[in-house]
Amino acid sequence: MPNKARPRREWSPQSPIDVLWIPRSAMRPAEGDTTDCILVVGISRPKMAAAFLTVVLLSLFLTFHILYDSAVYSLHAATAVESRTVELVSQVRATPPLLFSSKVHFPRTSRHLPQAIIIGVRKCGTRALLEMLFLHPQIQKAAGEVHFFDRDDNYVKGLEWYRRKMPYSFRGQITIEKSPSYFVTPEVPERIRAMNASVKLLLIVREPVTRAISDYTQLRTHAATASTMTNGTPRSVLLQQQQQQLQQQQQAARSFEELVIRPDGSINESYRPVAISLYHTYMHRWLEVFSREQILIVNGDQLIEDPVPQLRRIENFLGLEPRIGRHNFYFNHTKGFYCLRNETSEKCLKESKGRRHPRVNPIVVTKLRRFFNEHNQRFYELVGEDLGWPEE
Ligand SMILES: Nc1ncnc2c1ncn2[C@@H]1O[C@H](COP(=O)(O)OS(=O)(=O)O)[C@@H](OP(=O)(O)O)[C@H]1O
Repeated sequence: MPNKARPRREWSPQSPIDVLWIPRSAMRPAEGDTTDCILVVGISRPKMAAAFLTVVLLSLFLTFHILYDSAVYSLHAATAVESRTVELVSQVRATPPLLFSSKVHFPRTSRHLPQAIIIGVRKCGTRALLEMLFLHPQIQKAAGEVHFFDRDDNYVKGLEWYRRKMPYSFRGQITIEKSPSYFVTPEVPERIRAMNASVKLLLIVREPVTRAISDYTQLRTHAATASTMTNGTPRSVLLQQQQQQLQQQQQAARSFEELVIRPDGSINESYRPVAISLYHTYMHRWLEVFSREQILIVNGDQLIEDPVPQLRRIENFLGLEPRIGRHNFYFNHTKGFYCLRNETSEKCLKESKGRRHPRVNPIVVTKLRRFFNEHNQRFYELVGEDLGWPEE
C-alpha cells in the first residue's frame, strides 16, 4: 500500500481510545459514497475509556454550568443596577447569606466607603443591630470591627486601606460598619467628618446600669481567658500588655459591687464600665461636629424586647424602603433573645452576645441609678429625646 493510502493512527500506547483514519481508497466503495476517508474509533481498555469519558463529560457539564450561572447572575445584576429598584436588587440578593461572610465578590460590585456607621456604644447591642440591618437587601456590612478612626496605627494607613476593608456592594446599596469604641475616642468625630461630612451615624444606647454590668461581665470573661501574644511584640509593649492583663485579672477577681462603690460609699466614676455609661460626656463632642439630624439614637433595650419598630425607624433614617419585618425574627427561649432568619437560614448571635450577668445587690443597683439619673437628664437634653431610664 502506498504511503498515502496507509491508515493513520492517532493514539498513544497508554490511551484507552484508539483513533484510526482509514483512506477511502483502502475501502470497498459503496454506491454514491463520496467521502475520501473514514474515522474509526476503537476502545482497547473499556474500563479506562469509560472513566476517561466520564471525566470529560463531567468537566464539560461543570464548565457549562458555571458559565450559565454566571451569565444569568450578570443579567440579574445588570438589570438591578440599571433600574435601581429595591425589588430588583433584592432578586439579586434575595436571601442575604446570614451564615456566610459578606466578602463575596459578584460581578458589577465594588467596595465603597461606608455611608452609615454604628459608632457605639460598647455592649449596647452594636453587633445585633448590624446583623439585623444586614437582613435588608439594600445593606452591606463590613465583616469585623474595622477600628479605622479610633486606632492611630490604622488611621495612618489612609482611606484607601479603610475602603478595602469594606464589603463589595452594588450601586445604590448602603455600606455599614460598626466599631463601638468610636463613640468614646476624642479624635473620631472630626476624622469621620473629614471622610464624609454627610455620613449617617447610628448610636445605640442601653440603660446605663445594665450596660455597666454587661461591660463588667465581658471584662471578667476576657480576663479569665486572655493570653498575651508574644510573637514579634516589642518588649515594652509586652510589659504594658502584661501589666494591663494583671490589672484586669485583679479586677476580675473582685465583685461588681466592690469595683463600682468606693470604700467611702461614693460611686467610682473612673471605673471604665461606669465612665462609658456617662453618655453625655462623649455625646457633646459629636454634636460639635455633626448636625443632630445626622445621628439616630437607637434604644438598645427596645431592640432586645421588640426589634422591628427600632429597625423601621432606622430604615426610614437611612432612606430605605421598609423591608425587615416580624418574619425575620423568632424568639429563642434557650438564649433568651431574638434570633434572625431569612428565606434560607436562621442565625442566633454567638455565645458572647447575651451572656448571663452576675446577680448585683439591688441596693447597689438603686444607688447607681440615682447616680446616673442626673447624667441621663443631660444626655436627654443634648439629644432632645427622653429615653425613660429608671431613676432608681
Ligand atoms: N438578639 C440579640 N442576641 C444576643 N444579644 C443581643 C441581641 N440583641 C441585643 N443584644 C445585646 O448585645 C449585647 C452585646 O453588645 P455589643 O454587640 O455592642 O457588644 S460589643 O461592644 O461589641 O462587645 C449583649 O450584651 P450581654 O447580654 O451582656 O451579653 C446583649 O444584651
